[in-house]
Amino acid sequence: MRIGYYLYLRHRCNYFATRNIPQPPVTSYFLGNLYDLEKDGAQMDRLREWDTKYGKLFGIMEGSHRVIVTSDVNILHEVFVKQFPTFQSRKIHATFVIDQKSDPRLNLFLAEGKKWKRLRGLITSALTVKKIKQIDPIIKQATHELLDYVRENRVEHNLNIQPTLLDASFAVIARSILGIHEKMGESKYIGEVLEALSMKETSKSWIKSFFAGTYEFRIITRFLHFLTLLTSIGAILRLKSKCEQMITKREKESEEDKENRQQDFIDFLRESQEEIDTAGDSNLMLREPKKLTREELIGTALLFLIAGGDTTSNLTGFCLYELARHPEYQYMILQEIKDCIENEDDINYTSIKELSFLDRFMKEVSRIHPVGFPVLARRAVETTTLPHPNGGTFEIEKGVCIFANAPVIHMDKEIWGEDADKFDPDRFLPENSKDRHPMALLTFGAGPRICPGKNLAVYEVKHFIVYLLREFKIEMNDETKLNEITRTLLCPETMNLSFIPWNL
Ligand code: HEM
Repeated sequence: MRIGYYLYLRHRCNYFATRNIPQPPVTSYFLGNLYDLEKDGAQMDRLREWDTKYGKLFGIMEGSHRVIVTSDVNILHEVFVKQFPTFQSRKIHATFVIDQKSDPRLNLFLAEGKKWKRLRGLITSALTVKKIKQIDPIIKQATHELLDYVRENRVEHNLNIQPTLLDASFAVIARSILGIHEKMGESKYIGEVLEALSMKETSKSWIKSFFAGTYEFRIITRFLHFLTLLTSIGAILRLKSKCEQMITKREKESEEDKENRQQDFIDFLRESQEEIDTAGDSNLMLREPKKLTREELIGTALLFLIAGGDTTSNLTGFCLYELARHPEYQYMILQEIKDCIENEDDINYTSIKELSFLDRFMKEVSRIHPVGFPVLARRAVETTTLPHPNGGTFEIEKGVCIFANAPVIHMDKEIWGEDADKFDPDRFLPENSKDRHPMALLTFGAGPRICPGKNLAVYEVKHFIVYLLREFKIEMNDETKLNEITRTLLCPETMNLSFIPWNL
């Protein structure tokens, strides 16, 4: 039996070879290429290395998941946009044993099909610009707390700002989704979120390795899923229970209490149910519950906590790093702020949107540091064909995933020109971007599953930067080092910078 299983695993790892798709050598028949991919948090380097060696399209085995990695933007346009119904499903992390069609734990990020469509409609209407403007006081308060922290703690002109950025962005999301008003920096829940997101290398945990290597046997292994409680999933469940308590509290709240407090995303998510109710969409009424069920509301609150915290703080950290590297851009952004914003009361969603250089600067930062690249993938829900980079077409079998090699695409000279390595926000001037491929910049993904929190995230990051820049000049110092590492996302492990008050 052992020999039979060994032969099966060897055959599994041969999948791409039998289809003439190049593949890096596998280091373990059980985990495939996963160990090499995740090693030392250097996924970006590994993906670039493999693209140089094997070309724009190659296959890897992530445990038992068959994944085609590609930096070909035409293939990706086909997958993310044109053939969306066939590629509507996400590639889930090798460790998750979940049925993306029917598992009761599904949230917007994990769901597919009708369930995804319904959740997407309801959740998107809670994240509109109008709703973001309503939570502006929460963003302002967190930004002020961030500034107070920097004022008090910029010891000898050096501060590792990254943990504080995380505190600030977590404060925004926790206060606007759970109504929690913990003092910034003293959050009881942030540790849980970090643990939930830690996703250390799969090979470092036998439980994760076990599930990653046996995904195709999930009919059996899902009964052992309680074992994942011993991994970061335990933290997710603790957070979920907090979300549940919060929602119970809201259900019992009187109208008067509701009117006397700040409106937040839980209110908006519940309202969006009512909006759909009154919209009277007959199709929706016949087929599905018209509103988020209680379980879905809890799942969405949890998802926002996980998706909306360190995504934003990581991008802000990279922005501050690039500002310190390019002091000339600090002056340009400051000038723009002076031109558009007279005093603090003028800082709001509309005025920040007018800061066009800041917008170009942020896009360029996200090109060089693609925070969300690890989640840019889709799974085929049926067999189909795709255009091959060398001409002709090739078959993608049901269940195979396509992963967008954003670290390569974002630096591709064919897309960005010979100076692709240079940091230059002006490549995003309208006249320089008009003929650019729609899949060239994948910061927030693409197609119908693009990040629904994009507007909130962009506003928050710009808000933090505007406030910090109005008060401090940001400089590099002896401790400054770019420690880019990929965990669940690309993050700066530390961000040591000097914050010098302008009036010193
Ligand atoms: C700088 C901050 C952020 C970045 C870089 C980012 C990036 C991404 C990316 C790359 C995806 C995958 C898109 C795709 O597959 O095409 C995604 C999905 C998602 N993001 Fe964000 N995100 C950020 C902030 C947020 C925030 C603040 C929220 C919510 C409050 C959020 C909620 C979500 C959700 C719910 C999805 C899943 C959407 C679906 O599957 O339909 N994100 N994000």
